[in-house]
Amino acid sequence: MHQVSLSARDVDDVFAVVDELAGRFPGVEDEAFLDEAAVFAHELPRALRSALNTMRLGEPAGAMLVSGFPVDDVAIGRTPVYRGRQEAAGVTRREEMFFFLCGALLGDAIGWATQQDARLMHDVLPIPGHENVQLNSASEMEIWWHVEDAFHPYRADYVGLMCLRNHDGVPTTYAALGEPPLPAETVEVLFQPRFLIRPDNSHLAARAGDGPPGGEARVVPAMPIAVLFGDRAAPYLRPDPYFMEPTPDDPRAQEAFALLTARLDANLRGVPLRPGEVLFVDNYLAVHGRRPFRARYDGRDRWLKRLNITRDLRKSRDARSSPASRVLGTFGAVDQERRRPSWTTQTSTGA
Ligand SMILES: NC(=[NH2+])NCCC[C@H](N)C(=O)O
Ligand SMILES: O=C(O)CCC(=O)C(=O)O
Ligand SMILES: [Fe+2]
Repeated sequence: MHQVSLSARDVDDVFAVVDELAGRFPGVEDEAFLDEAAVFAHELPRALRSALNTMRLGEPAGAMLVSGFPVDDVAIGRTPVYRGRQEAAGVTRREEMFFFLCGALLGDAIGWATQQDARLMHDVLPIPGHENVQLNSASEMEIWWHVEDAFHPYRADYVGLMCLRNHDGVPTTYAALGEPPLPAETVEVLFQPRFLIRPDNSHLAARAGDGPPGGEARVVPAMPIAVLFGDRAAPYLRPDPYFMEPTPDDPRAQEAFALLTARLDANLRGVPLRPGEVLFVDNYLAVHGRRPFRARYDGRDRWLKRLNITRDLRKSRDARSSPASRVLGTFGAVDQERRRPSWTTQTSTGA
């Protein structure tokens, strides 16, 4: 894992920046803050900017850990029982601003109209009634490793997770493909759209708010996608096994998928994030998830913040209302991808 740790001097410099911004802006969702976040980010310490730049440009690892930002467990208040409902406005403003500025050095934060009330800064915390569902608000259920929003062509390049509280040291998990390369025939099959994927429940439960999932779930047909893409010698990833399956009656696709999942299972590592730590997972190079735990619902629960970051805001212009808007509001791009020629046509000359 790529790592950078803030020195004592760095921490002072970071606080000088975030204290000033926290005095000027109500929070990271504020339009005026968003308009200039990429400018403010250049006031972070150079060692931190340099490490993020290396992560973006050189792709040295599937994940990067930024440590050393101090979090005051009392000052941040109780872990909310529902997302987006902190006890007092602004209790985590400095933490969120630091996290957001780090992210701004990798790209632009995006949100989804269908997730967490279209906020950019998501909460990751256990919600009563969600214990055993495949959502980040679950607890007793393992979050299966996945590429974030794998079903969507405008999914993030990076998923950022900032830990505010994690008293039980519950591990986030991540895995990259690693060495040795998968067999060339396997890679060839995985590069073809022979795998059916559905949107994960976090988008389907949108209209049901934070209540128990279900209810008004929109029925979205499964879509055929490739699970690997990019350079065949060092492929990018797009699997989310919980919400996908190889095309029925396609034993070669099944075999290749089994090899891929076995490799990622074997490489899966746990990272118990500590308060103040920020993990950026490269959503092309690595999958991530979370180990199961027992929720408390007493205000001391595990609490992370999450950001989705894209390197290219423009590519999703048809899903956003204006050039600077960061909320993806339509599933039009998914429909377009679904209308492509089917994999049988595309692969007539392939494996
Ligand atoms: N295999 C999965 N995709 N699990 C769901 C992951 C968490 C989901 N992205 C959420 O925001 O709640
Ligand atoms: O809880 C975690 O550590 C990760 C959850 C997750 O996969 C997500 O929020 O996207
Ligand atoms: Fe995730």
